[in-house]
Amino acid sequence: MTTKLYKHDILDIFAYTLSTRQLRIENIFGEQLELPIYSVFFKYFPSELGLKIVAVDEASPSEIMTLFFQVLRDVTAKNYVEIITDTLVVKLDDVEVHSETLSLPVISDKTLLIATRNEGKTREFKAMFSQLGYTVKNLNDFPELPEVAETGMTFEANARLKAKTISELTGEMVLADDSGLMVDILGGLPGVWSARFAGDHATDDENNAKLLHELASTAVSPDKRKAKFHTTLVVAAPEKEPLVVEGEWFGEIGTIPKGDDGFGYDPLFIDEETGRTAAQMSLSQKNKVSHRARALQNLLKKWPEWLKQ
Ligand SMILES: O=c1[nH]c(=O)c2ncn([C@@H]3O[C@H](COP(=O)(O)OP(=O)(O)OP(=O)(O)O)[C@@H](O)[C@H]3O)c2[nH]1
Ligand SMILES: [Mg+2]
Repeated sequence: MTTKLYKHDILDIFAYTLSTRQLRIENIFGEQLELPIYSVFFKYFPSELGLKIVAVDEASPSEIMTLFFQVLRDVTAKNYVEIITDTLVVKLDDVEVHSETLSLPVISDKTLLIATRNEGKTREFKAMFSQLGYTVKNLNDFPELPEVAETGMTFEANARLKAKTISELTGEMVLADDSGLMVDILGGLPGVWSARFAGDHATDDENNAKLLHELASTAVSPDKRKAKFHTTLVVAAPEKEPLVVEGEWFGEIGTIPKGDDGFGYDPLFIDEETGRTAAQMSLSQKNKVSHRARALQNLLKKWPEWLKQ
């Protein structure tokens, strides 16, 4: 059952927007976006779907969609709206219909399955996607789904494997993340073997201990401990070519673990900008700068186009 929206709810919100002609929204990376709103249009249909909204604006549709979901979620505490793909010119109190069509993708009911059992990653994705009105689930919510053997030699090959396999099994749109730590002096290791650096069922502590051991003899000075985190994200959906993006985060490997937040190698990974370890950052701070955040930023740029495929 969707919530019926009443015209005056939305009218008030967009009336303020139109009067200010400027709209400040914060995108999911905490960047303030000043959006010149020349015209925000919507039409109220007393239909079973509740309000249908169309945005016509100079700003990119993805930013407008982010705005709508934020505003509508605040107003309705619901995530289900349908954005129709034609353009209705709606002044605040009357309607003229114009024929131009704006290719805004239709997005509705948003649950995103992440093809991972890594709760550390999932926690970061949940924080990022909830701002876009998505509910995130992972493979731990579907124990009947199989473990996907990561036989690829690259992050992309493994991410494609995980996304495609789970999407074909569930018929859902699925996001997979294959990521890892690449240490310069180790020739990029542990790389795709980051989860298994100290052995097939290694814990984060065992992986971190092995990393410190490997660097102890060879890399004493900080400039010899340069490293980066890499993430490749792949979105797969039935009948679509997968969407592939990546992100990297540069830093160096510390000599002693610091910080209690994050997961994996975070206590040893020192961010090159702040000098703090990833584990000394809060979830929202890490979600602004990490390899995963940067990959997601690239994903959001390509997402509206890909959805229309
Ligand atoms: O300190 C870290 N902060 C991070 O932000 C991060 N991202 C990845 N990693 C490491 O790289 C492996 C990924 O391997 P991975 O992509 O195969 O994931 P995984 O096997 O843990 O889960 P799944 O997604 O495959 O189910 C993980 O286990 C971690 O050791 C990170 N470590
Ligand atoms: Mg894995």
